[in-house]
Amino acid sequence: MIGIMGAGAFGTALAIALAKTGQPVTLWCRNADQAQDMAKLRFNRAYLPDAPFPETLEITQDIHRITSGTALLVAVPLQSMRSAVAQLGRVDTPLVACCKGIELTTGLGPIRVLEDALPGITTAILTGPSFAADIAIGRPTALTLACADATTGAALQSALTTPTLRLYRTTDTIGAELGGALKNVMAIACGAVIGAGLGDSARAATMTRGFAEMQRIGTIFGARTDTLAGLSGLGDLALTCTSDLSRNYQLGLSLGREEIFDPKITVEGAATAKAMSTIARQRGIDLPITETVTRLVEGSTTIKDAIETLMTRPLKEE
Ligand SMILES: NC(=O)C1=CN([C@@H]2O[C@H](COP(=O)(O)OP(=O)(O)OC[C@H]3O[C@@H](n4cnc5c(N)ncnc54)[C@H](OP(=O)(O)O)[C@@H]3O)[C@@H](O)[C@H]2O)C=CC1
Ligand SMILES: O=C(CO)COP(=O)(O)O
Repeated sequence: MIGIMGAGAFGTALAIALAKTGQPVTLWCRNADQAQDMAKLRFNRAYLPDAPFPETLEITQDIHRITSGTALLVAVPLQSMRSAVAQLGRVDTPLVACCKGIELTTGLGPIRVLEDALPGITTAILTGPSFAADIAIGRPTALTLACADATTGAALQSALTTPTLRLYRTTDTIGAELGGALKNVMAIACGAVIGAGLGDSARAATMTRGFAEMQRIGTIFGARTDTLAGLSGLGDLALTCTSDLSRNYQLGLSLGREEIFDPKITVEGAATAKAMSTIARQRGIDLPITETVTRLVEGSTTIKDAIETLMTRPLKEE
C-alpha cells in the first residue's frame, strides 16, 4: 500500500496514477466533507474534477492508515508541511516529500523540514516538471526521486514508477530541493515579464539569469550541477516559466499586469523568494532576480522600477 497525505491537486494526481497500476493506494484528506464527497463521487470535485478514481484508490480520514506500507507521499504545500506531518505520530515507512519550496521560518527545504519534524525517519523527495492534470490523465511525465540512501532511493524509484510516470533517481537531495524551490521564484519573475508586456526575449533572459542564480546558490549549498541541469532544476524551470498552467507563472502575470491574485491559490514561489532573499542577504549572495520577486510580491517595488534596477546593474562577465 502507498499512502498519500494531502488531497489537493498533486496528491490526488499521484494517487490516481499509482492506483491505475492496480496496487492499493490510500489518500488521506483532512476535510470531512471533501473526503465524503470524493468517496461518493469517485473523483476530486474540488481540485481535479476530470480524473476518475481507479478501484484500488481508497479515501480515508484516519491518519493512522497511511503511516505504514511501501511509502508515504506528503503532498501538502511546504509552508504547511511541518504542522501536517506533526499529526502522524509513529511512522514505519519512508516519507517522500512531494512539494517544492523553502520554509520561511527556518530556511529549510522539504526533506530537512520532514527530518526536523520527525527525527529518525527515512526521507526522499519527488520533484520535477509535471502538472497534476497531466499526471492524473496518464500523459507521459518524468520526475526526479532524490534520496540520500541509494538503496532506499532505488526501492522507491521502482515502487513509484508507472507506465506513464517515469522516475530518475539521485542521491543529491540538496540539488533536487533547491531546483524545485527556486524554479518557482523564476516562474513568478517570467510571468511578471510577460504580464508587463516585455516580450519573449526578456523572458528568455530572465530564465537564463534565473538559472544562473540557481547554480550560484546550488554551488554554495553543495548541490550537484547535473542535478540542477536535470528534471528537478532546468526541466521544471522550462515548464513553469513558459506555461500558463503554472500557478507561480500566473501570479507573475498578475503582478506584471498590476491585477489582484486570489490569495487562496497555492503559490510556493512567493514565500520561497522571501526565505531565499533572507538567506542571501545573511550570507552575502547576489540573487537579483530572487530579490526582485520578493519585492514585487511584498509590493515594495513596481515592475517599471524593478526592470530599471535589473538593467542598470554593473556590467559583468557572464
Ligand atoms: N499541482 C501541481 O501541478 C503540482 C504541485 N506540486 C507541488 O505539490 C505541493 C502541493 O501542491 P498542490 O497539491 O498543487 O496544492 P493544492 O492547493 O492543490 O492542495 C493542497 C492540499 O494540501 C492540503 N493541506 C494544506 N495544509 C494542510 C495541512 N496543514 N494539513 C493537511 N493538509 C493540508 C489542502 O487541504 P484543504 O483543501 O483542506 O485546504 C489540499 O488538500 C506544492 O508544493 C506544489 O508545488 C508539484 C508538482 C505539480
Ligand atoms: O510544480 C509544478 C510543475 O512542475 C506546478 O507548478 P505551479 O505550482 O506553479 O502550478
